[in-house]
Amino acid sequence: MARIDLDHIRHAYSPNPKSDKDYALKEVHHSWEDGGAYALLGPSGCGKTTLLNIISGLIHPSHGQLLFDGVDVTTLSTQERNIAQVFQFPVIYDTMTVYDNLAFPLRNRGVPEAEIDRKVRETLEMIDLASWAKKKARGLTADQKQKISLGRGLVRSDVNAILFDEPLTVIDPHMKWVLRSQLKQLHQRFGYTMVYVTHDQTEALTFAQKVVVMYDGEIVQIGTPEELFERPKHTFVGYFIGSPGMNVMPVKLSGGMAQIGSHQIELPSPVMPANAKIIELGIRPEYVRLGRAGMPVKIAKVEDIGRHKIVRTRLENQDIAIIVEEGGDIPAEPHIAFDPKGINIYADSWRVGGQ
Ligand SMILES: Nc1ncnc2c1ncn2[C@@H]1O[C@H](COP(=O)(O)OP(=O)(O)OP(=O)(O)O)[C@@H](O)[C@H]1O
Repeated sequence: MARIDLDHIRHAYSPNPKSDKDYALKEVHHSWEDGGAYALLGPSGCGKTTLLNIISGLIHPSHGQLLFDGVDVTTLSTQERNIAQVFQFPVIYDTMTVYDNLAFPLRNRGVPEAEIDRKVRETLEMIDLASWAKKKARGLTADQKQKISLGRGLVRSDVNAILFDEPLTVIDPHMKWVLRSQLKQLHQRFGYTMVYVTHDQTEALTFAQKVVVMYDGEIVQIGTPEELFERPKHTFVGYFIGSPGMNVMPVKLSGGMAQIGSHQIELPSPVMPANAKIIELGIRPEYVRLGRAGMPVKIAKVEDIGRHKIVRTRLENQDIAIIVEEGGDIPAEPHIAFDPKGINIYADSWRVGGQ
């Protein structure tokens, strides 16, 4: 497996890009660790597939270099890069048996039959298709076929990386959960370098050690699930991760205080961003306390979703969502207070100050 360096990579699909908006992928400059499990997460059209295809060699970037373990592979073909790929829809040979589908990539590389047999059986167990080994792939259901595709990605241990492009789209919800957990276990056991594209935050947060959040052709944050939750670097990360997402509201700052409408809130550490057009305060619904002291709010809606409630409130002109744990009280004259450890300040959408 390999470390992946993305060295000042940019990509435009049009031949003569002039400004930033002509680039599907704005500048990406990062190192991804050997043996890391990365999820590329973001909304449709943000550039996830473009970035994955640059890593796999299906696209050659307009600018920059791609290195595997320090070796420049930017102009190499997909085959020369020695990677395994699993796509959204099954890529298998219908006329071959399940066993032969998995053995195929190994036979192609001249792996000895005894080794092939060991790897194929191990992979069949992993994807829970051992009893189907001798069946032709043609007769299988869509999710069994996709499991074979996953198996073909996992059967080779000599690859530089395994790339997954929304591989669980056709899998039924329960099996999705099972396969995701299995992929995670496999990663822990064998230390594959994995890059996994998804627009589903649950999928990204349960699979990856590091989640790469993309927005409008840019990587806005790379972090552990905890970092993305606690310290979103960009307001988009705040909105996109979490359910509901972070509350973001315009504020005025002065002398260590933030003013929201007619209310003053003390900041945990004073910040004073220079030259920002828009200053905002972000706080997750989990860090807003509902009680009898603090800023008075009106309750717009209460959504009971089992273990907790989402209480939608209005603070003057501002919508604020709050998570109230099971058994939590909703007072007749509700007030809110912000837990200082959940307060983040943003200047033109980027987080400023603090740890
Ligand atoms: N072959 C292409 N030619 C021109 N523009 C393209 C091409 N492929 C993608 N794009 C554009 O590049 C941008 C990024 O697309 P990309 O497919 O990488 O996003 P994505 O995050 O993977 O989206 P999705 O989740 O919908 O697959 C989009 O604006 C898209 O319209």
